Amino acid sequence: MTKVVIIGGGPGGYEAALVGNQLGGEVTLIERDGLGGAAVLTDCVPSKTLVATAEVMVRIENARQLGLHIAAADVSEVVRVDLGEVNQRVLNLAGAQSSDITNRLRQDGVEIVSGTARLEGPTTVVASTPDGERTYDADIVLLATGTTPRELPDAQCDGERILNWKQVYNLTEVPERLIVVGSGVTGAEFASAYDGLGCDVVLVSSRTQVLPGEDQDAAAVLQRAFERRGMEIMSECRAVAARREGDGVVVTLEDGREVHGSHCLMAVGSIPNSAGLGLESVGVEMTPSGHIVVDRVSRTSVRNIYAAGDVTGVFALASVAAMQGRIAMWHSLGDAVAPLDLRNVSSNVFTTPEIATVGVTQKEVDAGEVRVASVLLPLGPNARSKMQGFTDGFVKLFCLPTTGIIIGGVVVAPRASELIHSISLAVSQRMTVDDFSHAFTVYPSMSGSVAEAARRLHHRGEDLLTH
Ligand SMILES: Cc1cc2nc3c(=O)[nH]c(=O)nc-3n(C[C@H](O)[C@H](O)[C@H](O)COP(=O)(O)OP(=O)(O)OC[C@H]3O[C@@H](n4cnc5c(N)ncnc54)[C@H](O)[C@@H]3O)c2cc1C
Ligand SMILES: NC(=O)c1ccc[n+]([C@@H]2O[C@H](COP(=O)([O-])OP(=O)(O)OC[C@H]3O[C@@H](n4cnc5c(N)ncnc54)[C@H](O)[C@@H]3O)[C@@H](O)[C@H]2O)c1
Repeated sequence: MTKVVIIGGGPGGYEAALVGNQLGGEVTLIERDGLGGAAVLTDCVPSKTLVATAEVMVRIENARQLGLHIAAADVSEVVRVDLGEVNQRVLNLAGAQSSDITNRLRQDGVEIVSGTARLEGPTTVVASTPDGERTYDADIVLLATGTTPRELPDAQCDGERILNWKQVYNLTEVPERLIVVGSGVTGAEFASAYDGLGCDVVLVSSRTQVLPGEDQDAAAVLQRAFERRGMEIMSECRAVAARREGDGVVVTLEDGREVHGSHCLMAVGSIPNSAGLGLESVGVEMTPSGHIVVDRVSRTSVRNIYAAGDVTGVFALASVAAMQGRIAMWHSLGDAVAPLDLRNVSSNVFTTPEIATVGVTQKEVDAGEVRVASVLLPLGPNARSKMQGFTDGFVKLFCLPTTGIIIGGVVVAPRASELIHSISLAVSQRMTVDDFSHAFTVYPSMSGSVAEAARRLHHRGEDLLTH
């Protein structure tokens, strides 16, 4: 039997364990914190559970436009957010999800080891466990150790008022004034969620616009929505320090200004968990940032060692981590395998409104990397949008100018995460705009606008962008 040792039990590790076991490998998974990894215990699952509560608050607030009267000037006077209870629910849900994954792996016969692992050679893994050190021989090793929040040297998180995104679930009361440092996906999602929960939010953004890595038309819509809701966005500002002062925090900006708040959330990116794994000693190549270099079938520079997930720096998404992990097993255990194809990846920013994307990006188009015809269709005129009192948002589609094959799209809308699926399917199946727009959509529905966007590309001209 092929012995497979997996280090890290997040989506990269546990999905690989399932496939490794299915293909007849003898799989051992070593995890230090809990199955599901950071994705389930501290990052993806908890943040989306918090967002679910915040969304309800925003809907209640917006109910006035629909003719529902709330007998108070401010929603917080009639709906009290018990953040302690909200966070307990978040943690319970994460814990339950982790248990489900643990049970599933155990049922499948995967050996689960609680401990911190390192390589002592290309085929030797040592785990420090509560019962001492244990050594495992491995024919195949998969490294799926994820990342850790980056900290600024002068803004050390204390878990009480200066927090990283893993520590916010200790809060029992909604912060009075939360300073969110960093307007990437993590910063934007938490800023949106806490704003929804009735917190006064200041967003310190190092760029001119929030979400610098996302579609800029979408980011502009979100920035306007944030500002309309009263969020203070400090653009082109970098934080250099954060300190406790009395019952609050003070964040110092690069230009010397100080921002005062009750709490501060640092969302300034992550660093890979590659130190202390013994990678240098076995010759696993890393980038200067410490990410493990892999090819499209998850191979590292050492023949029997594979890597998956955020530690590779390929695309920090749970879905990509899981796919890289599965690919590693398919490849190493001799099953049919297609290399990782990032063109088909769909992702979503869970803000209000949501921003979902798939395939080719506006950045690639603007850089001249791909020639497209495209359309941007605002959702304001959509009948369902009007009924729901939703005014922001759009559907953007990219297709090849000659064939009309759909190669990407962006949706900014409530539940964009669900609406993007039809575009995702079109991209993966290389569907044309005509094929796509000939399918029925429900009336009235937001998906009607997705089909309409495709219809508008029937007479496409290259680089046509209709606003
Ligand atoms: C706030 C936030 C929200 C996110 N939301 C989403 C989302 O909505 N959708 C989405 O697709 N992605 C989301 N992501 C990204 C997603 O969480 C990551 O892409 C995903 O966690 C990567 O999985 P992984 O398996 O690489 O690593 P992880 O989930 O980080 O798991 C790695 C595990 O390895 C363990 N480990 C590390 N070193 C060792 C060692 N030496 N020995 C034993 N164990 C070790 C760690 O303890 C950890 O449990 C979010 C990220 C953040 C920060
Ligand atoms: N919904 C999701 O799928 C989801 C949610 C969260 C994160 N993620 C994944 O995690 C990845 C990382 O996202 P992230 O937002 O954690 O990190 P990031 O590195 O993308 O963003 C961090 C931001 O902080 C800014 N920054 C850094 N130092 C700063 C300073 N001193 N002052 C002010 N701003 C500063 C950076 O310019 C950057 O815009 C994303 O690319 C995404 O793939 C996904």
